[in-house]
Amino acid sequence: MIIVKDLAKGFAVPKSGQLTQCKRLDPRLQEGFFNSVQSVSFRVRPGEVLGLLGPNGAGKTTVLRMLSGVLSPDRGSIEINGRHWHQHPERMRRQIGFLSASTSLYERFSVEENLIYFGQLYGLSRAQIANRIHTLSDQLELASFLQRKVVELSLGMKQRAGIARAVIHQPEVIVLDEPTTGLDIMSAQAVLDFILSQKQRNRPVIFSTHKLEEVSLLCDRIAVVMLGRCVFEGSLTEFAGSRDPGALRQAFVACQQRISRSVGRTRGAA
Ligand SMILES: Nc1ncnc2c1ncn2[C@@H]1O[C@H](COP(=O)(O)OP(=O)(O)OP(=O)(O)O)[C@@H](O)[C@H]1O
Repeated sequence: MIIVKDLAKGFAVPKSGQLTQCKRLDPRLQEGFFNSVQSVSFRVRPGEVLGLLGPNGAGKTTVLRMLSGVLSPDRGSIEINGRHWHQHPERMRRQIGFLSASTSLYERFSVEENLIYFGQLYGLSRAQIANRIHTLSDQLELASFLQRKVVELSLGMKQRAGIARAVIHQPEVIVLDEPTTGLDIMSAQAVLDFILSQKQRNRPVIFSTHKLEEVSLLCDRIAVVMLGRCVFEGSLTEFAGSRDPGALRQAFVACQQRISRSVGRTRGAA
């Protein structure tokens, strides 16, 4: 079980001469500081797929980067299977497989060389690495470009290789940031099948996406983040009355309008 409680993260930003005007557009902005994530909480059970939804700039990537240990939270806690992130950072890092937007591959290495390198970093033996490459190559359809340098690959190939890199060590938790963005139908399908296969292995998967068809297809539950706050956590039916992508779209738009209105009202009162 993953328990994320009240996460918050801010960044220092250059001071703006037009703070009032900028704050009107995004209330997270203070003088010289931007509260990217203000309060995000959710739970993910074993074998559950949680979709992290929200408009551009809502704070999804920042949340995923905190979950994977790339960023440390300013406040809040992350607990995985009864252990707190900050108490066992090294162990937690090994338990999480994180695909970021950059895929984190070495461009001058071939896909296979990357996988061997990252496998070695995680302390896997040669035989274990060869085994994992074989399995992942099947699951993510890497065989045709395993020997090619990453710099030569298409976006979809890089993305699939990036996922293989993220899970080479068989992490217990999989965290994917917009894993199908920019992929063609077959590449996206390979990624979706991979997520489903993790679910069948009872591994929790958390992924951010803007694609409601994917949410409908894959997610058991969703957490909706707007302006750095979790405004909904629950099942798709609780959110939209059904799993239908059209119903999800309507519920999402209504939710965003409600939040925008309430921010407007708060500002009016201030
Ligand atoms: N290092 C940083 N310094 C300053 N601001 C940052 C930093 N990282 C993120 N932000 C800001 O935090 C907010 C949330 O960014 P984040 O990337 O988490 O959003 P997102 O929900 O993933 O958006 P998208 O759907 O567009 O990928 C944005 O306004 C972004 O500009």
